[in-house]
Amino acid sequence: MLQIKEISKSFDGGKSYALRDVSFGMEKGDVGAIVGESGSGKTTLIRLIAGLERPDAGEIYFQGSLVSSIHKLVPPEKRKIGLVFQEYALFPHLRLIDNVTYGISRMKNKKARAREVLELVDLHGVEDRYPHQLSGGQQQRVALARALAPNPELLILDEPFSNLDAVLRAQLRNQVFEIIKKTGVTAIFVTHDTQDALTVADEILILKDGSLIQQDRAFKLYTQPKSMYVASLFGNTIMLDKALQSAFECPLNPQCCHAIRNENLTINTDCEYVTHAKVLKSTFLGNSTQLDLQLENGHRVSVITHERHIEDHIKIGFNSKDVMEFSS
Ligand SMILES: Nc1ncnc2c1ncn2[C@@H]1O[C@H](COP(=O)(O)OP(=O)(O)OP(=O)(O)O)[C@@H](O)[C@H]1O
Repeated sequence: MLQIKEISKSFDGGKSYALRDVSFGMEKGDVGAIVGESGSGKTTLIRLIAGLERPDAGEIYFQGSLVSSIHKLVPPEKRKIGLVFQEYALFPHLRLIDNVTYGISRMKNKKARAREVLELVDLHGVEDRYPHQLSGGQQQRVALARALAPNPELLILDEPFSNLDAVLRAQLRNQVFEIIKKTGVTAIFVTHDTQDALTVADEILILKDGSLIQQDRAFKLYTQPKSMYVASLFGNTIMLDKALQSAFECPLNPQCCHAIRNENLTINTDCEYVTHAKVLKSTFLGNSTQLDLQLENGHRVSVITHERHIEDHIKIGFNSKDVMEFSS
């Protein structure tokens, strides 16, 4: 339903590019996450999709029709796109019901529709309140209701949870994506938080310096990242350099780089590759313990374990299926 073809955007006449040659597609009903560090081009990409910017090169197709190119720009209000931003953007002087009906003023039964979407986001019965009478999480749900009211084909959420504390954030994230799945609307959300992306997205896109460096389903991205950069973005990794390969007696392809995730380095197990280690430090983390270890060759690594009783000298190991291989 959404096709992005070799989109580029520069803000300085081509000296540098906020986005360069980005291509991807999304199917109807998919939830996609755009992940990347600050300045990687996330906002630029969604502004291009929403029609708030014109690309310097490339094309965007929405439901089969060309909506953006260097020569054509279908305006945002004609794209059937709903937007939800980090800062809620509710009108403070309007009641919730009026905040929601604002964007559907020409719709028949707009009050009924507003009540319906407020109920969908679990805010039934508070229609007459003003935004300041709600918590941050509730305000974000109103913003979601307002974006859903006109029945958009695509919903874009830009860092929708970053104003909230960790517990509320996880709660609201799950709630919001349950609602999105229930409505079946295609959604793209921008996040710095890779956990958010892994938890709710069908498809994850990784931007780095304006380029799309990987697009995959969450599980594949986590287990088969294409680069060390992507691997470490999604969790702690241990680089299997030559010294570690020799400690574990596991020679790997010298043309490639290799790594394993911390959680796949386990203690006291019957793994394929094993070595001995001395425990230098043990840090209790609540549901687990972090062990800082020194291997026989002097190399240091950390392991997270759920074991409670740990000797001073232990065996650690991993299996070949957990080795991630990258060309660079
Ligand atoms: N209107 C603009 N004028 C000039 N440069 C811009 C403009 N918008 C974005 N840029 C530049 O384009 C690059 C990508 O910015 P963008 O805001 O898309 O990144 P981002 O990944 O969304 O970052 P953040 O997570 O910090 O919001 C940056 O170098 C930024 O400075």
